[in-house]
Amino acid sequence: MSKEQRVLRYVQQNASRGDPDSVLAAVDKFGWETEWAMNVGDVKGLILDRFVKETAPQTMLELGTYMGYSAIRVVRLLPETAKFLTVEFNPENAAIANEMIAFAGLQNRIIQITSDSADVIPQLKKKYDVDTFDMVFIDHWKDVYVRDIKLLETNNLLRKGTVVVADNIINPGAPEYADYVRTCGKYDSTFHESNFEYSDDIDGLEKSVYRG
Ligand SMILES: Cn1cnc(CNC(=O)c2cc(-c3ccc(F)cc3)cc(O)c2O)c1
Ligand SMILES: [Mg+2]
Repeated sequence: MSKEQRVLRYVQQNASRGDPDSVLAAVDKFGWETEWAMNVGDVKGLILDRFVKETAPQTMLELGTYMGYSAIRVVRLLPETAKFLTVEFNPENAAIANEMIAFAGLQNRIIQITSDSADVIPQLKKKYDVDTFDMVFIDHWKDVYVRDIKLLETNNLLRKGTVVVADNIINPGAPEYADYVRTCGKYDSTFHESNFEYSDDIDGLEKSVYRG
């Protein structure tokens, strides 16, 4: 059984079906007490919550579903009318996420796409009926953060004020991305220091507002 399957089993045996907060609490408890996993987690998650509440996005994209933790974390704060798309490259992770999201009762609120983000981003307007995103959360492979934010720009998926949040700026690090958003002149970017998931190590989120 994979680690991700062990996390899903723990959630199914310890959380309440249809209760997103109990699902998040179970994943976090498992992450702290049993097995570390690369969810954004409860400490950085509180900062993400604040950004989501401040932005109140109607249309949002996540790159890097993993087990669905951050999708559940975000969508639990959005109105039923909001549109949330999440992209995961790894089909095993996507399958776990699908069950985790269903257990949380949010399967009708989240559109899961299992594909390489580089292939999906150019299709979002036509195939997924997207105009522009109000918010984006980037948490997939660190070495493609820059490729993908540039793809979002060139596919006209960002608008003046779009809030782009990126995980793991310190650990494992996304230095090329941090440098890009801070110096390219297209974003007002701020770093929010925090802790690495289920650890006392340092990490942080970058919040970059597109100038349009
Ligand atoms: C397979 N896969 C599905 N999603 C992804 C993209 N996410 C990451 O790679 C990722 C990695 C780490 C991390 C791992 C080992 C380590 F020693 C230090 C940091 C932390 C994170 O928060 C991440 O988001 C990969
Ligand atoms: Mg991460």
